[in-house]
Amino acid sequence: PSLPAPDVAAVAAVHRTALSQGAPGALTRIDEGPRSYHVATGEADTAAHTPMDTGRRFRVGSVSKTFTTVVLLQLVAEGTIDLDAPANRYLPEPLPDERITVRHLLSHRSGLYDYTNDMFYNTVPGFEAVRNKVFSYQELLDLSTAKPLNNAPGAAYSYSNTNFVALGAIIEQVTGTPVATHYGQRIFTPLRLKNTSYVHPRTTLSGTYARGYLRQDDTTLPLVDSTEQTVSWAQSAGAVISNAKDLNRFFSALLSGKLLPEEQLREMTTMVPVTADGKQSYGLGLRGRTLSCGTTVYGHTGTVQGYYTYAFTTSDGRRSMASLANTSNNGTVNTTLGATLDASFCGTDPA
Ligand SMILES: CC1(C)S[C@@H]2[C@H](NC(=O)CCCC[C@H](NC(=O)C[NH3+])C(=O)[O-])C(=O)N2[C@H]1C(=O)[O-]
Repeated sequence: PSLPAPDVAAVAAVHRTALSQGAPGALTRIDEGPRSYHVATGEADTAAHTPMDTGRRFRVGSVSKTFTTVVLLQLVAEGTIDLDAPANRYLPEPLPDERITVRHLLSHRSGLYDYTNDMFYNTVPGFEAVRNKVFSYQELLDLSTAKPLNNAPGAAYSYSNTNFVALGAIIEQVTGTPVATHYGQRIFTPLRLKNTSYVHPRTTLSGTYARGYLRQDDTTLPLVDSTEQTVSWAQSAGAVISNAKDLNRFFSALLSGKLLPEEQLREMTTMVPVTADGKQSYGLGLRGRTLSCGTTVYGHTGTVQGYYTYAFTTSDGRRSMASLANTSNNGTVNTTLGATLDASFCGTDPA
C-alpha cells in the first residue's frame, strides 16, 4: 500500500517548534525513489550565522549502532560469529557473566551497566572531561563491569552503550581489523556513502557540517559549542559522522535487503516491544516505531553532545527520513523532533 505524501509543511512546523524550544537549527530530508523532500530551518553555525541546509554532515550518535550491527551480522552470515554463542568466546577479556551472548549485546538484553550514566551525570563537566580523551574498548568495558548487571542476561531490555562497545571489541578481536575498515569496506564504499565516515579519534568534522550545541544543566546559561570531540567514550556505539542523504540510503538499502542475507535481516527485524503501548520496539541494533497512522518504521535515534538524530525507513525501504536538531541535553527538543516521523510517513502532524 502506498503511503500518503509527506506533509512538508508539518515538518517545517515541527522544526519551528524545536527552534522555539532551544534548537539553533534543524533539518529533515525524505527520500522516496527518485523524489526527495528537503526542509532546513535555523542555523548550522550560530557564531557565523550560517543557515542550516539539508546537505550538512553531523554526528549521528547511536545511529552508529545500526552500522555496527550490519558488520556483526555480515560476520555471522560468513560463519565467523555465532549469534547465540557466549560473547566471552570472542572477547580478549571476559565479561563477568558467561551467560551473556552476542545476541544479548545486539538487543540490549545483556544487563551490562551503561558507564555513561556516571560519565555524563553532570552534563558539561562530564563532556569537557572526555571530549579530548581516547579510550580503549577495554577501559570502557571496565567502567561498566565495575558495576553490577542491571538484570540477568536475557531477562530484560535495558539499553546500554556498553553492549555496542563490546560488539566493536568483538569485531576487532575476531577479524584483527579495525571497525573503521569494516564500516568502509562493507557499507560506506558499496553504498557510495560519500558523506559518511568513522574518523575516531579525530575530533574534527571534514567537509560541510552543522555545528552542535550542548545545553547546560543550568538552562539559563548559554549553549556550549560541542562540535569537536573524539566521541571515544562511544566509538562503535556512537562515533559515525554522516548526512541525511547517506542515512536515508543506508536504511533503505538495509531494509530492502541489500546489506544482509534474508536470514540475518530477519533476525535483525525480529522486534520486541520496549514501551507499554507497544509503539516502540527494538530488534538487533534497530529501533521500530509504530506511528499514529499505524505504519511501522525501522531505524535508530541518536543523542550525542550537540546533535539529536532520527533516521528511519519503511519496512520495504521505499521511503526514508533523516532529521537532525543541532542541540542536545534538551529532552523537549528531542521529543518534538520525533514528530517529523508522523509528518514524513503519515502525512499528518500528530499534534
Ligand atoms: C538512548 C539514547 C537517548 S542515549 C544513547 C547514546 N547517547 C549517549 O549515551 C549520550 C548520553 C549523554 C548525552 C548528553 N546528555 C547528558 O549529558 C545528560 N546529563 C546530551 O544530551 O548531549 C545514543 O545516541 N543513544 C540514544 C538513543 O539511542 O536514542
